[in-house]
Amino acid sequence: MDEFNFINSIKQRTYRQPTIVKGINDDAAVFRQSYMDTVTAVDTFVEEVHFSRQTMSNEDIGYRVLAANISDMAAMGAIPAYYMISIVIPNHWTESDLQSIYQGMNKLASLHQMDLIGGDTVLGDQLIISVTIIGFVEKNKARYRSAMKDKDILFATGTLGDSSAGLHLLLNREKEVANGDYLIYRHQHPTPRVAFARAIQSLERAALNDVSDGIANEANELAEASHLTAYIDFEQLPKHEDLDQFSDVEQRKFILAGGEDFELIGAVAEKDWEKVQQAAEETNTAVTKVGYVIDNEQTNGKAFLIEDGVAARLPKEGYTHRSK
Ligand SMILES: Nc1ncnc2c1ncn2[C@@H]1O[C@H](COP(=O)(O)OP(=O)(O)OP(=O)(O)O)[C@@H](O)[C@H]1O
Ligand SMILES: Cc1ncc(C[n+]2csc(CCOP(=O)(O)O)c2C)c(N)n1
Ligand SMILES: [Mg+2]
Ligand SMILES: [Mg+2]
Ligand SMILES: [Mg+2]
Repeated sequence: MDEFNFINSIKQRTYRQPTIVKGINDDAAVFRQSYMDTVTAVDTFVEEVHFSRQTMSNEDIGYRVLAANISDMAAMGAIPAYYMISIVIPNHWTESDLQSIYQGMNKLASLHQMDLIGGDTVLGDQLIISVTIIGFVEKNKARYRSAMKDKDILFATGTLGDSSAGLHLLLNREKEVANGDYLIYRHQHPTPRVAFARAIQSLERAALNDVSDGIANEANELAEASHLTAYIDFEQLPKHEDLDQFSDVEQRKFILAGGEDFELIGAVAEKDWEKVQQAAEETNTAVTKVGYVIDNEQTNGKAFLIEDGVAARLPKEGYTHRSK
């Protein structure tokens, strides 16, 4: 693979964002934005840890790594604008395989008018894709995890657990379920909730977090950051009907700790709940009330799960990487 030709082949011919001054082809990219706050995040994806060719086409891999990063922009209330890709490539990946990955990214990027403005290419032993994303939000309107207040309503978008149920089906192909393709599709093509997050930007205050590790984890992150107590009602957690084909134990694991749904969980004042529902309708996004926030010195910083009328500590049991 010739690095120069490869970069040339994945380079966009034209840019969608008018703020780009210099894109790919110099030592660094340049963009000019004067009236918004800049929001940036990076996430890294390793073959056989975050994706596998057994579970995903090359195009899907690209689509999904960018989706995970766009989801972080949604969780900040930001509009995603540019992305940069740092890629470590093993010898056995062909140039056309890699182009497919970039095609998958571009497919989603074009839906959000985003541009690839740079990156880095090196050879190594394992395919690793690191995505840096840059977006913008109105000054002082980024949606922090720390923004919850006493008596807030907790809500979640979409349905939870679909992605990990889909992954489970991909990894255990002998398991027969009706409509399994839907769950598999949700694993391969998550929908970052940018439209919904932007539709609630007019609210003075909202806390948001995206579901990358599972709601058990993200609810605790909100509680910790806000120094308040989050109560989640298990019965209220939005679930797709196809999940009913799995055992209760499996469902519970998918919904609470599966992760990678890239839905949003957030908190708003009770008085704003109607506006949240309106935003949901306008953007065709399902939004469900899943709990509430209270201020209790004894329990602040923690999340609790209400099940069969009993509240118990919801442990932060999302997907964590084991060290060797
Ligand atoms: N190795 C690192 N060096 C510096 N900062 C880091 C590092 N890893 C994470 N962070 C920072 O820690 C914070 C939380 O990051 P984290 O990766 O947990 O969130 P996330 O990207 O939303 O979740 P996920 O990676 O599961 O999608 C962010 O501010 C992030 O920039
Ligand atoms: C092949 C394959 N095996 C396992 C998984 C599951 N998985 C990997 S990382 C992660 C959570 C977020 O990690 P991070 O905190 O690094 O963002 C999850 C649920 C997958 N997607 N593909
Ligand atoms: Mg991260
Ligand atoms: Mg992330
Ligand atoms: Mg996140």
